This record gives sequence, structure tokens and C-alpha cells, in this order.
Amino acid sequence: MDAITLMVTAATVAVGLFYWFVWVMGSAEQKGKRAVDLKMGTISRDKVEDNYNQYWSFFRKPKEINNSNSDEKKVPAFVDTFYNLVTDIYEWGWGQSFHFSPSFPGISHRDSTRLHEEHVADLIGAKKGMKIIDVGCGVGGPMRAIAAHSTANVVGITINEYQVGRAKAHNKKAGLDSTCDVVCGNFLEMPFENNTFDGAYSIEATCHAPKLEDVYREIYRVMKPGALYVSYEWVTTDKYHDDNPEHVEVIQGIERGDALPGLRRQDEIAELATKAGFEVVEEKDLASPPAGAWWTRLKMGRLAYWRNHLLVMVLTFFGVAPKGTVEVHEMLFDTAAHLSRGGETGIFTPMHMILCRKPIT
Ligand SMILES: C=C(CC[C@@H](C)[C@H]1CC[C@H]2C3=CC[C@H]4[C@H](C)[C@@H](O)CC[C@]4(C)[C@H]3CC[C@]12C)C(C)C
Ligand SMILES: C[S@@+](CC[C@H](N)C(=O)[O-])C[C@H]1O[C@@H](n2cnc3c(N)ncnc32)[C@H](O)[C@@H]1O
Repeated sequence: MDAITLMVTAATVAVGLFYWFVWVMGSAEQKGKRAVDLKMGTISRDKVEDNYNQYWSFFRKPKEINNSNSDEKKVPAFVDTFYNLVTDIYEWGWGQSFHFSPSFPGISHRDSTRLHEEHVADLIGAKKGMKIIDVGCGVGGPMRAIAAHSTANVVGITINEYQVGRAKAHNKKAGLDSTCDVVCGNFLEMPFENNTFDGAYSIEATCHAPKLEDVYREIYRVMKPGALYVSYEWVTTDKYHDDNPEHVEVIQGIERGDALPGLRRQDEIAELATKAGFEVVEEKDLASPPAGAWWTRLKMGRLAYWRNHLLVMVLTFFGVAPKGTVEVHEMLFDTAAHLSRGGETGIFTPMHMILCRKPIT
């Protein structure tokens, strides 16, 4: 083989490997977002690193946020920054539904995600002609599953403008834009009249509110009397002890890496819902047996995370992804470890389900 043939062969193999690494290995869980398309929401490329540093210094001590009135008011803006930073990485590495699901043998992640979402529709009795609100809708994975399953109309609200654009584009592509709509807004002050909705739900979203009773009160306000509301809450369980340093480290790690101003205890949720005016119909940790370990999906992804990290480093080095992307990815890598540990020790669950009714009078 002469030198030219050798060089051409080597170049072809290198291009092939690069293509395989970036386009095939780096493709999304559910196709639609690729590593080369990673943006940082609405943040301009040169501000990503700054935004990440600001986010990090604010959420470094999550418990202190609730002790300061002025910091508490800043939470929605920092949560918005967080979702600018992570939305594309979530879509790329997890899919269009930004939540966990109960794990059952023989059921794929995709199916367990869909079933967990359809369960919401069944719990609140969503039906054709009803108007349902999705509080903290992300890019709308659950909204589409619920609208398709129930044929109800769903309106989602998210604090993050970039997610609104993503959700609307996905709705259109799925042919669900006539039943699904999305608005940008704060779930603590929603742009809806009193008694608007026939049902409401929130999936792993109200954990971002500094005070759970505030968002519950706002949801109560926009619901019609007699309507049902279901929420999947992130909480610490009765196995959590704040005098155990490992427990504290794990929970703070989860709060820091997920923009949470302090996790609530599982046994507080019903009381807070009642305080907001709701009648509690049912409460259950959907992660409890017979469901298996929800965190195995996170653990199984470890090899993929390393590949992703390498990819993010290469893309940032060549200027395809903005500076700061590596740090954001590292933060997520770290939070995945804390979430897994929270699951293994049993001190944390992301699936505490509470079903409530707004009383008729
Ligand atoms: C409800 C919330 C989000 C829950 C989950 C959807 C996300 C929590 C942690 C995220 C991830 C961690 C590791 C990332 C990995 C390093 C990367 O390569 C690919 C994406 C991850 C798997 C990412 C995906 C989404 C999560 C599982 C919170 C915010 C209230
Ligand atoms: C973890 S994501 C879950 C998204 C969606 N429920 C899902 O399961 O795919 C949390 C969502 O809550 C939204 N959120 C957080 N704080 C909010 C606020 N104050 N007002 C409106 N939305 C908020 C975020 O923008 C994000 O869309």
C-alpha cells in the first residue's frame, strides 16, 4: 500500500469514526436532539459560563434560600436560568419527559414513562372536552401523552421561554397542536382566571417552589370547584435523618444540581395541600414496592455519561457547544450520583403522588 492510499484510508476511517461518535452515539434517547445541536436555551453563547456561575453560587446553599425573603423571590429567575442551561442536555440524554417513572420488569423506559403519565390522566378523570392544566410542563412529553390518551385539551405553563418553543414545536410535529397549548409564566402567579380548569396536574415540578402551599393555592384558584389535581412530588422519606452527614450531603447534592430551594418531607405534603384548601383524596409513594428501583435508569447510563462527557468536551473545545457546557454537564453527572444514592438509601423519592379535590363549596 503506498503512502497516499494509506493516508486516504486513515482519513476515511477517522471521518467515519467521528461521524459514528457524534451522530450515532451522540444522538438523543428519543430522536430529535443531537449533541451538535446543544444550545443553552435563550442564553447567548458568550453568557453561558457567567449564567452557570451565577446559578451555582445561588443554589450552593439551598436551605439558606428559604431563610431569606429576598432570595426566595429570586428563585423563579434562577430556575429559569437552570432550564436554559439543562433543557437541551435533558432532551439529548433523557428524552422529552423530564421525570422519573416506576420501574417494572420487562417494561422499557419509554413505556414506563408513558404509563406513569397516562396514570395522571386516569387519576384526574381527564376526558374529551375537558380543559386540563399542566403545571411546570417542560418540553411537553407528559402533555402529549396525556392529551393523546384522554383526548382532553391540555394547557402547559413553564417559566422557561425556550421550553415553550420546544414544546410547541414538538406538539406540532406530533399532530397535537390543536389539543395542546403552552404558555410562558410563573406558576406562583398564573395568567388564568379563577375557576378555569376541569383538572390539573404537576409532574416533578412544584419542588421548584420555595413554599409548596403557595403553588398549591395558585393551582386551587384556577381550578373549577369539584375538579381533581394530582402531583408527583420530590420529597425526603422517613428514612432521612438530618443528623446523618451522608444523608445531608446526598439531599443537598440533589437540591444543588436540580435547582431546588429545599426539599419537603413526605409527611408534610397532605397538610400543605389541606392548608391550600384542597381535600386530599389519596396519597401514595409510586416508587414503593412492587415498583423496582427507579434509579437504575440513572445508573445504567454511566457509560453513556462518560461518552457524553467526552463528546461535550470535544464539541466545546471546537466551539460547537458554548463555553460552560462542560461545567453544566459535570453538574448533571454529579446530581445523577446523588439521586442514585438517594434512591439506594431510601431517603428520597421523586414519585410521592398526592391526589386532591377542590371542594364544591
Ligand atoms: C425533575 C427534575 C429532573 C429529573 C430528571 C429528568 C433529571 C435529573 C438528573 C438529570 C440527568 C443527569 C445526568 C445527565 C447525564 C450526565 C447526561 O450525559 C445526559 C442527561 C442526564 C442523564 C440528565 C437527564 C435528566 C435527569 C435524569 C428536577 C430538575 C426537579
Ligand atoms: C423537571 S421539569 C418537569 C417538566 C414536566 N412536568 C415533565 O415531567 O416533563 C420542571 C418544570 O417546572 C417548571 N417550573 C419550575 N418553576 C416554575 C415556575 N415558578 N413557574 C412555572 N414553571 C416552573 C420548569 O420550567 C420545568 O418545565
